[in-house]
Amino acid sequence: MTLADVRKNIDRVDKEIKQLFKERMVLADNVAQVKAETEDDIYKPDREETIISNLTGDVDDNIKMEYTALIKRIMEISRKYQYGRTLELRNCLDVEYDVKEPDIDAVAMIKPELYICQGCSRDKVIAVDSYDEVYELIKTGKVDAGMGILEDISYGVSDALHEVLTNNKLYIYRCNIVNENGHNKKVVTFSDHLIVEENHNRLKVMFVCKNKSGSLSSILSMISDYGVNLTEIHSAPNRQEHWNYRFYVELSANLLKKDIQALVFQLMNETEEFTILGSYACDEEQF
Ligand SMILES: O=C(O)C(=O)C[C@]1(C(=O)O)C=C[C@@H](O)C=C1
Repeated sequence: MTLADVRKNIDRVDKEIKQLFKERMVLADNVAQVKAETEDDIYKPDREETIISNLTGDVDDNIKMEYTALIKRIMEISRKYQYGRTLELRNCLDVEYDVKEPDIDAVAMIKPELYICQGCSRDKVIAVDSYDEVYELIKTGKVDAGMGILEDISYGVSDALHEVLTNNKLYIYRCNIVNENGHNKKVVTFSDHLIVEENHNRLKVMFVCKNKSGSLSSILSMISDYGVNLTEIHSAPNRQEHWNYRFYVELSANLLKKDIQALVFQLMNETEEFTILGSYACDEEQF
């Protein structure tokens, strides 16, 4: 048998798989419609386990792992499709956002970082000792926004600022690079409202994975299935719960887009915890 012969057979089998795949997606659509009516969860891990064990029992060991991976993948794709269809049927994502930045009369920041406020006049700035105080000033309406260094190219990310944003529902709406003595720093502006504008090309989120093998990789492959590029990822321990890690991720995405809303909807439903941490525009040349 020649390679050309084998390829002919592969093409034939692929056509059959394509036909069956299309049929399965119609069924996924049917499931989505029923679940939208009954407000049932899309992700059913128990049902997936049953399908996998029913199908893999009689498969030869030399291809069992590969076949299991294929079945899992088919169900991941089925879920992705269902999240998109469900959003279309419901016509909204349960996330509130404003479409315009606030007017800034006053901004708070911590004293050691005062120098980053290059553009603002000093009488607008309130300097405090901690990010918790920055949050208090925002919450009580004494300032419109806070500013801080989220990342320093030489020293890494600021866990403290990530934590304050996550724990207090604060949202980044601007991100600039500030250069100080040759050190590039990512400086963010944040407020207590999520703001999403047409020109935003970054979405920052935090999630906690379910505690089982493969859960991080399935979230990452889910993100890539939406054609979204991951521009930054790091993890940090959750100080409120031991041995529980938060993943902070920056995506090249805009929440006004339907497929990005479907991704967020899927992440909300398939992670242990999920929070949006901001939406902003970044100058691709600078980063
Ligand atoms: O059976 C369901 O409830 C479905 O949604 C279908 C399906 C599948 O594609 O087989 C998809 C998602 C669930 O996690 C389980 C199974």
